[in-house]
Amino acid sequence: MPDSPVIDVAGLSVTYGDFAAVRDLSFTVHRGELYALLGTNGAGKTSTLEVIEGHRKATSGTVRIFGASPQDRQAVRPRMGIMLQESGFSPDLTVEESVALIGSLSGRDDTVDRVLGVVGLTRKASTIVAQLSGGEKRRLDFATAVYGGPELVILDEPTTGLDIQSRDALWAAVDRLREAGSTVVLTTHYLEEAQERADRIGLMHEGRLHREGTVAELTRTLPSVITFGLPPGAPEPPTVGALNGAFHIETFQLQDDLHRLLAWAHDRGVELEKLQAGPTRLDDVFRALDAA
Ligand SMILES: Nc1ncnc2c1ncn2[C@@H]1O[C@H](COP(=O)(O)OP(=O)(O)OP(=O)(O)O)[C@@H](O)[C@H]1O
Repeated sequence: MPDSPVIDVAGLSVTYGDFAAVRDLSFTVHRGELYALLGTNGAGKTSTLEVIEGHRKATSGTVRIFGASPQDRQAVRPRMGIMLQESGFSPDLTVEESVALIGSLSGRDDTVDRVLGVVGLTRKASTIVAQLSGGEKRRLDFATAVYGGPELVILDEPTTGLDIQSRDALWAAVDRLREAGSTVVLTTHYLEEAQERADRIGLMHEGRLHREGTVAELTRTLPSVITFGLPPGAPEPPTVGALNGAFHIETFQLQDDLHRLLAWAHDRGVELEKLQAGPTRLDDVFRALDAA
């Protein structure tokens, strides 16, 4: 049997009144992939996820999850775990009651103890939701998404408000889900998280899928940058452009140009100051969006 996409979005538009928040959006997510849907504020990511989650109807276009309509709860819900940006837990339920409730609604098999262990909330099992810290609430949101190890996990800004230990724990849990074969869709404003983990990235801007590809594909079109300063009286460096008092080289051959610069400095006994060299980052691709 051919491996059909887990998520298939085709020509999706979402409008609010006469404002088009999502415009003719198409992308697919394949089994086992971690797909990061990134974008500027208001780009339409949450609106898109809401359609995928079955919480909002498309204005036009189609969305299929495991080949079914997102509105087909019976077909989709047991296979999809969702971590929303804001949860709707009842404040007077305890942590374990909340997980048990969402777990039973999911239709997946699991135990509350296991899930609380995964998200590090075991010691808070009897605490009511109203008394959780912001980060603990986020972990509770995550618990409901990973209950029963769903085949598809949607994570909408999962690490916002989490300390570094909680972030590491969350990504370790995501890694375990992926090892078990789960597909993950992620939105985040922490670009380094997407840069490190995403198999592919869809970059949304003003309702459209502006760019799509692996991190390498997205960054390849922008040059890498080398910056450095020179001590007073140093000779003229090899062909570079000067910027803000420091020297600034934009290059598509980072290794070659860096080698040439270092050899030049070494031959003349020049100590380069504040030398920095790095590949193009996703941040740069984002900054270039404004110029698009
Ligand atoms: N219920 C609504 N009614 C009217 N406009 C809305 C509604 N929900 C979202 N919008 C608008 O649609 C656009 C897309 O919003 P959406 O929340 O999908 O973007 P986003 O990419 O998730 O943004 P962010 O990164 O800021 O969370 C925004 O301009 C927003 O103001």
